[in-house]
Amino acid sequence: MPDVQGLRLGTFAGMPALLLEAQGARAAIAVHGGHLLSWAPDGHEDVLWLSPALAPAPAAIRGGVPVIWPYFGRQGQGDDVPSHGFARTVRWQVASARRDADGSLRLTLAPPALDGLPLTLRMELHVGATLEQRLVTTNTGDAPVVFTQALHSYFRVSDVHRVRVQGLDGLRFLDKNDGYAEHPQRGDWQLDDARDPGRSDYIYRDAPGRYVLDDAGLDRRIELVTGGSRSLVVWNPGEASAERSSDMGHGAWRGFLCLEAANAGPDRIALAPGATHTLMQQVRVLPRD
Ligand SMILES: O=P(O)(O)OC[C@H]1O[C@H](O)[C@H](O)[C@@H](O)[C@@H]1O
Repeated sequence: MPDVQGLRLGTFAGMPALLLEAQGARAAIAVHGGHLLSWAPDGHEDVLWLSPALAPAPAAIRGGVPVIWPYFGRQGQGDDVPSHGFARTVRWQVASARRDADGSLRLTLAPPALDGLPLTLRMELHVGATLEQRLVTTNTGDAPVVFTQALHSYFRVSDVHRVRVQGLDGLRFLDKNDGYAEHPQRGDWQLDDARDPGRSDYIYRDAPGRYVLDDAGLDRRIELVTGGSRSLVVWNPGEASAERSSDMGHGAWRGFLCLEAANAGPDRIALAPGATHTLMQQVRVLPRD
């Protein structure tokens, strides 16, 4: 563990974690899954939601920012592989850490290599009043490799029925609950879509890379800016599915909305030998006007 001011090992929600105290924000990262558990800019409640009913390791952590890699769901895989890839259920290592002159913290973490997979991954995190997270994938083999991925952020909201997502109007989305049929988005995203009330599992195509989650109940807006991604997944399971889940907690599904910076569905990355791809997200809390 590098000796850096504002960085120490401890526990968060009962899990071994790196605890960060940067200028402008506090954060926690689980070594299990390289999983950002918490990011709370000064003056704000945690921006991320973490389940009150977490399943014990080595299960994937429900909440925070799961790293979905090297495939989204089981895209392009057989039925016998873990959903969303292996990165979120293995122990990661800290490769480097430093404190910038402005007091923000920069960390690089990586999962172990997987036998037979000619891809490597590292995650770069920059923690301060703005959060920046990058997934950097390199093809170490001698043939092109196709992969999919996501930063599967669970944003904490006052009540998922009362928030809106701006930046999607006019886009087209693939609806997983409708056999991936394509539909147009009209206006802001809201949970109570007349066609599919009370749940959302949409892959927005050709997404522009800037979205605002407007939450009157918490009196804040969360701005998400993405790069290296042409898809945004907007997911909330809705009541029926959430209440069947063993790791969400009764009623807790109302307290989050996932906005996932992704390469998924038709947006696959074909990486040439030796080439590198970076998926990036930046998150800021904005006041409401
Ligand atoms: O339960 P998990 O494996 O963590 O997946 C949680 C969710 O991830 C994404 O949002 C997918 O689009 C959903 O279909 C899936 O249910």
